[in-house]
Amino acid sequence: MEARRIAVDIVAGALKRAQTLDAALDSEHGHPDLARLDARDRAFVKVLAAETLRRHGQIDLAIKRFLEKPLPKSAAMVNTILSVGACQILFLDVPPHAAVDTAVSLAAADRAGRHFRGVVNAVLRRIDGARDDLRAMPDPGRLNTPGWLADRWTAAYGAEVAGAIMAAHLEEPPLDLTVRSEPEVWAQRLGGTALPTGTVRLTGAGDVTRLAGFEDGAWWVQDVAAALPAKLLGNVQGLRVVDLCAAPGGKTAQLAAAGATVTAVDRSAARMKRLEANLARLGLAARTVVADAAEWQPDEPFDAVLLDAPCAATGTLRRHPDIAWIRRASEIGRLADLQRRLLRRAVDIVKPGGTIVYATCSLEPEECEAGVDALIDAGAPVERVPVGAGEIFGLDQCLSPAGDLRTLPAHTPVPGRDPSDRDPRGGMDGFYAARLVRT
Ligand SMILES: C[S@@+](CC[C@H](N)C(=O)[O-])C[C@H]1O[C@@H](n2cnc3c(N)ncnc32)[C@H](O)[C@@H]1O
Repeated sequence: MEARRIAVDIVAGALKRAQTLDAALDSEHGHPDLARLDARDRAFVKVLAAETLRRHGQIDLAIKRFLEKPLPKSAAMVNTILSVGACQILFLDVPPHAAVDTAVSLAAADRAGRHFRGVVNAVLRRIDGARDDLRAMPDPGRLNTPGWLADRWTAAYGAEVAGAIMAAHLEEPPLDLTVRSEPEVWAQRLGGTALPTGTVRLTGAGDVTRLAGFEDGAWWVQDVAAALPAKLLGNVQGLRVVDLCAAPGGKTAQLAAAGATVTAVDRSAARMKRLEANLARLGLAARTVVADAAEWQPDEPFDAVLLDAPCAATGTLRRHPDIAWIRRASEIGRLADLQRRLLRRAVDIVKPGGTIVYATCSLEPEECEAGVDALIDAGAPVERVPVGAGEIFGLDQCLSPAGDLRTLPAHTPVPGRDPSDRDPRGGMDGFYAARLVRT
């Protein structure tokens, strides 16, 4: 019951107080009771909270179908107890009696909830009775997506691709690793697959810190799509490269491992500490600077800039289903303004002839090509250098008409697949990257 109580707290934190799953599950600063659980229960909390949020729309409909009248505001926690209970019955194959009994006990332990024990029992039993029907609701991708995001993606990508994106969000993502070398060898050792891009993909891997190669710094966790933008800088051996907005350092590690002399800039001192710890585990080095990258002035310009800007992160909903319910439409414009300021700074601090790669993990055009187009239209001294399919391992489905990188959650990291051609081994974060050269 303790694991379920914590999962209820975490789901309520995301839905009512905009607290991210990452923050709640953080081993140092996350939910205070997590540390008391054993590893198996901690893993259960994580799956349960993530799946409840991934299926939030569908679960909500199921509860509403059987709740005779809405619960009073004072019993808000009962709704979350019902959601977490329904998730176990509908999507996690937990024995229904275990899900129902623990939900009733959680309601009984809540001051406002104890009057609703009977309601919790009745609603969850009826959900169990209608399980097959509820699981088979048509268009689950759309049901589990906030309307404003579905509308945005339909406007940006068309109904068919937007539908494929929303369907992809329902699949539990694999674990992707960027390896220092020998992807085939590591894939075999870890029981995974080496993707054409060199990423090693694992399913059902469990605790990453227990996998072979973690202690030795042989690899780091990085979605296959997140590994592509740094590669667009080409051969960086011996170049002075600045990674603006660098923490927790996945791309800094790529650049350092490729032989660049890297300066990593990030505004957050706490996140920079994580970057430093990650680089130390990997045996890699970078100069670190805690500063606002939009204001920071280096002593001399760089050969290349990687700007992986803060964004709405709507390309990462497979891994962060909480983000769908935490984000607000009004944030996109504010983030786009910041991204444009950061982009202008990137232009200022690169040498003539130097390359800038601008990246976000967003699906929103304002945070992607619109910002780059605006920079060019405003007469900034840059030219777009289209990405060739060969540079991204033949993944030509991941190129926009302008030659920018545009990966989608529904893409399969195998050349020649389009987003409607779903492959169960597929999926990648939605990343955008444009390459510019300073004139
Ligand atoms: C998308 S994350 C970067 C991920 C990182 N590049 C990686 O590959 O691991 C964005 C980062 O931007 C940082 N950030 C946000 N605003 C910033 C600013 N004005 N200047 C510098 N860093 C900023 C955040 O602290 C966060 O670490």
